[in-house]
Amino acid sequence: MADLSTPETVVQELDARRSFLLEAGAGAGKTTDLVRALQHLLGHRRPELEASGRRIACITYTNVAKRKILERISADPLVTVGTIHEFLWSVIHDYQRELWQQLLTYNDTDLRSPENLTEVTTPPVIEYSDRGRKFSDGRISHDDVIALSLRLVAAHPKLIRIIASKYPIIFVDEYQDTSPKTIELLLDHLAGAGKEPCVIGLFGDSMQKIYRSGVGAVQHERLTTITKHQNYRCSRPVVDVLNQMRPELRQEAAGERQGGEVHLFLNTDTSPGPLRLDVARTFLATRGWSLDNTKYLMLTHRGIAGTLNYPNLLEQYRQLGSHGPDDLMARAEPYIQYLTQVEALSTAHHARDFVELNSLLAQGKRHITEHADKRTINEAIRELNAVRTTGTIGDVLDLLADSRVMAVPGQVRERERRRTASGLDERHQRQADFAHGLRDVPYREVTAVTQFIDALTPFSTQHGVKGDEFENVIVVIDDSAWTMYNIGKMLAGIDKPERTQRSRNLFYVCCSRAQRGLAVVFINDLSEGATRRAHHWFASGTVHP
Ligand SMILES: Nc1ncnc2c1ncn2[C@@H]1O[C@H](COP(=O)(O)OP(=O)(O)OP(=O)(O)O)[C@@H](O)[C@H]1O
Repeated sequence: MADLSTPETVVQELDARRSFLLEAGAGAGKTTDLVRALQHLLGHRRPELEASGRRIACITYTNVAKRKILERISADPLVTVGTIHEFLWSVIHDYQRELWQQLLTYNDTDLRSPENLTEVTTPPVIEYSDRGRKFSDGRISHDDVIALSLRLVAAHPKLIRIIASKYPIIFVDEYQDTSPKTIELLLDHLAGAGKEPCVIGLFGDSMQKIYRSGVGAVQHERLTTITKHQNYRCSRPVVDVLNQMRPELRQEAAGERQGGEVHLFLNTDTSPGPLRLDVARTFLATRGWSLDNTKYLMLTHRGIAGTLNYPNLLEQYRQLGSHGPDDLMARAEPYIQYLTQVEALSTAHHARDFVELNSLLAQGKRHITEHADKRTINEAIRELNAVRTTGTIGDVLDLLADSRVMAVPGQVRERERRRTASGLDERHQRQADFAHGLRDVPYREVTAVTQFIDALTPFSTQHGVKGDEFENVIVVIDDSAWTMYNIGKMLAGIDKPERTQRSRNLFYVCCSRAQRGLAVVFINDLSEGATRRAHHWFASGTVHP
């Protein structure tokens, strides 16, 4: 096997109908290999799949990965690309009677606070919903889909054969974030099942597990393990840092881009806090790092937001009280909630992500159903984009109120009405003053804050950066802000094993997004032990003490 390239090995396993695990570090080209494997299957097995009405399932977790894969296979209808929940639900939802039976025992035995279902005499139609669980109405949640699927196939083995014959090949991208229950379903039940044995292909990296619920490393007798040591994404100095972090899986820089730069900013001459980031940014700007070619990954508290590009917006939210800036960052205030939706709409339109676009329009009670609709919506969004770049927040709100491309939520409509009313009580007057001030802020600050908020949460599914890559990356760390992880303690080797692993994985994922330049900025002080280790890890770069 050593003589074959990774894609050749994958093809060999596929042709032999054997399940496999492709485990390799960041930037190794796992997603690329997955796409190549799909292309191979589509090239060689299309007639057979089409004739028998079979499909290939490809499970992904982030929109970035889903888009990338769909694009590269030209959204071929023979491949179903989606989340594990979408996939499982599509195969089990036809078995309503069996599902209801399983749901009753699941409710009684697995749930900490079971629902009282004794009064439900006629089973409702079971639906998988984002609105959370309510069994008596037939609503099941994300987690329930997986648990019920597992129960269902354990109770009805023939279902396994039905799934395996519909999906003889199932790939999972970023397998490390799959729940142990799903892995059990895939490997203990589906792998090898059916007349033409079902092949499971897992692609991922156990060290990039950053969700608690993920399985992490997987070993299973049914899997052939394939690995690789190239890193096609990162420049040589960045790969050197990754190798220090992860000596057990050394990579070689194999991409075209070999030259790059790495910086570690401790900036201890400056007082702890946002100023340390300012000093780093000023330095990097002299080396050509700009907002256009740099991605910020902020593992910091929300408070330092002011250093970026939305001073007026932040100032308005300060007027709401001490919680204002936090509400802005958490999108917990009606105006910013609405405006970030508007940003999502514009981004989806720009990226031609029609699935996302339709789902956003549907939230605003709009659907693209006919060609004329499409044209009207395209025109409205183009008009919106012009005002987004040059106008104020007030201009955008007025335009949206008229164009109705996205329905204005009730809470915003109410605030807009009250803005011009008289005789308001103190609380409502403050809200009205806030709304007035907000309307004068240049709208581009909303775009800036949205990008910033997305960068704040690199570990969340929706805004995940896993699978993504950027020319330059600045990782900003403030350990005083979080309890989930602590980079300083991880470096010093003095944290609990579980948190150490979480911190190391998150740090690894963030640093490995950089194609050319990587800068890590600590805005809090590090202990002596942590400083020593950090110097060691960044020996291939410049340390700014
Ligand atoms: N064989 C190859 N030759 C040249 N470039 C490649 C090759 N494989 C992948 N790449 C490029 O390397 C980069 C990383 O690839 P990819 O995203 O597939 O890696 P990955 O292993 O899935 O990364 P990660 O786990 O870090 O998200 C991409 O820009 C991709 O186009």
